[in-house]
Amino acid sequence: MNAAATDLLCVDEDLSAEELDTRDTVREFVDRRIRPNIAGWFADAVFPQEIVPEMAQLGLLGMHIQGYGCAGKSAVQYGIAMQELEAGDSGLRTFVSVQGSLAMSAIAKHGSEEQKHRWLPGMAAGEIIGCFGLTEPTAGSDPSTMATTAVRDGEGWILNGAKRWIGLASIAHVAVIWAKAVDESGQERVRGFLVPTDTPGFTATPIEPKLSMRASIQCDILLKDVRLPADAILPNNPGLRGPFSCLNEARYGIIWGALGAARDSFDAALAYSQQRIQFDRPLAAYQLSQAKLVNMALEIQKGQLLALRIGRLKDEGRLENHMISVGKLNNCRIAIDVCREARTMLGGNGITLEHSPLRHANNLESVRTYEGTDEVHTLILGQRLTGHSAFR
Ligand SMILES: Cc1cc2nc3c(=O)[nH]c(=O)nc-3n(C[C@H](O)[C@H](O)[C@H](O)COP(=O)(O)OP(=O)(O)OC[C@H]3O[C@@H](n4cnc5c(N)ncnc54)[C@H](O)[C@@H]3O)c2cc1C
Repeated sequence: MNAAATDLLCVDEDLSAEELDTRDTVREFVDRRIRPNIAGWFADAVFPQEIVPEMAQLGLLGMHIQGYGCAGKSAVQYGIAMQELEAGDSGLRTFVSVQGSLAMSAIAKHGSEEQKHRWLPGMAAGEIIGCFGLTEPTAGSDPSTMATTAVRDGEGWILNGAKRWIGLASIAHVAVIWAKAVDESGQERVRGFLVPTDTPGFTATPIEPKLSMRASIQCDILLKDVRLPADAILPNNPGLRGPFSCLNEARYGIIWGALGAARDSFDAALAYSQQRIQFDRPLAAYQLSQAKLVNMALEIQKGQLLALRIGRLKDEGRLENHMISVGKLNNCRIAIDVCREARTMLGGNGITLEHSPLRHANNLESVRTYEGTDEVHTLILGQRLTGHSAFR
């Protein structure tokens, strides 16, 4: 398979044969199953659930979780797969993130052995869909203000509250719900609960209409006296660090994924500018067009170097939290700029669904917002650099 036009420094040569194989396999899947259909799915606001089994066969669900039916691939392989998937559409990469990096990783990191055996193999096979409920109508960037409660009910628990923007919730079989619970010592802590979505009192309603992420589902969840058995609680999550450790997994995937959307937009602009004739010459022959293409390619390539560095550090166990903020902030920021710039090169045709850049740019409005907004990651890095927290 040809190297991407944006790979000016031949970064792909630093990838192993296995990593290149992951790239080519997912790229082929995207070309065959996503590209021919995505404009229709996006226009009709449809999440194509029928492609989930093939995604599972490719090992994309819980891809770098070890054991329990998961593929157990490296962080770099997972990142490469997310880049290829998001070149198709951010909504479909978001599905894999919610299922694998959020719901499955919550169980893998914080669940009991029994919970892992009960849920993870079915989730890796795509037979069980999961979701991850942290955000609430009044608690977004600051989840410590969440209002959802878990109160003791004999040996079990009763959950009450509301969640907002929860990916996949209306089609999920199990929801990981984060709630404030009072433990045996009388201390209030954020704890995770595994809630089968057919439990009485659980309802999920898709948020519609959306101008972004139209090929994916996000919902409002209502929890009204949801009764759970004692073994529904994730035994190993230490307060808010529990959900944050899962968010870091999803943020890592975004560092790579956003570049896929940017690369696909660049490719669209390059191809269009070579065949579109204005003032008797192809657009690609004009200096202003070339400057746009060069600036886009440089940003994508720098973003890829950053992603690969972060991926290698993750595989070596040397990744620190602030490094994830470097990648998430930079790569979302440059990706959305690249998509918008690519759209300008397509002129009026660029605002139709026949071309990908504006669809990608609209999706990236969500990507730069979830898993920590630009501002939140700026504050994390500001604190790292200055030693002062400017969050409140
Ligand atoms: C498509 C999509 C999918 C999502 N999926 C999920 C999911 O599966 N599960 C889940 O739990 N959540 C999910 N979310 C929620 C997402 O994580 C939140 O939207 C995000 O954390 C921001 O919260 P908010 O929307 O409430 O915005 P707010 O926190 O209200 O922020 C609004 C604005 O204020 C800024 N701001 C906030 N605090 C500060 C500050 N201290 N200083 C300066 N500026 C500040 C923010 O950066 C932002 O620009 C999803 C969201 C979207 C859009």
